[in-house]
Amino acid sequence: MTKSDVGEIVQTTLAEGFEALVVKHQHCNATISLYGGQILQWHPSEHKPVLWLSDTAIYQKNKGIRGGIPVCWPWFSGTLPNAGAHGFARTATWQLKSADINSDCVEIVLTLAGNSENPHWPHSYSLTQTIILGKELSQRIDFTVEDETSHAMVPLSNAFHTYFSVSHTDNVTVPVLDNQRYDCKVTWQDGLVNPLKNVTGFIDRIYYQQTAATIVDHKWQRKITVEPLNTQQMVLWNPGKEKVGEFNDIHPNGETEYVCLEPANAFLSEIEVNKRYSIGQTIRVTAI
Ligand SMILES: O=P(O)(O)OC[C@H]1O[C@@H](O)[C@H](O)[C@@H](O)[C@@H]1O
Repeated sequence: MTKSDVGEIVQTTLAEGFEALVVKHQHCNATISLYGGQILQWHPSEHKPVLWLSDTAIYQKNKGIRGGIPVCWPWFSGTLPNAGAHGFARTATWQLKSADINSDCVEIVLTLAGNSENPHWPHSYSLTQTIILGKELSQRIDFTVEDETSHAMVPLSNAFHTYFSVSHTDNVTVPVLDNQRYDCKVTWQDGLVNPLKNVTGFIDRIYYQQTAATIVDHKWQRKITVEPLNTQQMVLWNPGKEKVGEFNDIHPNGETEYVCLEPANAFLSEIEVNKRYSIGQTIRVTAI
């Protein structure tokens, strides 16, 4: 599809005919699914793969792909009553607008637009997702919404539901979240403050973290830093062995191999129609 001295981008087909882009570049390899507009893998040359993708992920319409970076938009979790989890962007097919290579990175632009087709969120929308993959991963979604019923404000929540690959959840800390305030979706208690010794077990927490957070993997001797753009919280999620049985698309022991650290606007807020908003994240890996 696109080829140069430093790499190539090839179009491929995943199960169920989902189209994807396979990136081979001097600084990284990566896979991006157009279904969900979802980065499935990013593997910078000097490190192990950064994203976790389930071996038993289900590639099926109306089902989110378990792993990589699902885009939760225009709502996150169950914030929109009766609408199901995490919005429709992760189960919609995005359009490829452009794919370019230079010596530093590849830049892929995807778009998603629609017109009030979802009864739970009956608004028009236009999203442009810019994905830059090189030594770093940077992802930004610029979007606008419109409303045919002439409302000036529209409800929205969102998240980048990133699955980070780790040696084992026992070996992982996220120091900036240690003893920080969070709302717990396991016990449904708000405003808790607790140590975070590792990320093993059933964890579902909304931290009020608006700036960068670093995952430290003490066995793989690496740090993964997530720098958010325009998000108010970071969600930390893992089903643990307590809950993993509820998921038919996580391979055996898979829950010990990842942690989800998700820059999010986790609560519905009203956004203005016809105004451009941007959300995003940059991910960097360093050896320790
Ligand atoms: O199974 P899904 O829809 O991908 O959601 C997985 C998890 O996603 C997390 O972000 C939520 O906080 C959890 O409550 C949820 O279980």
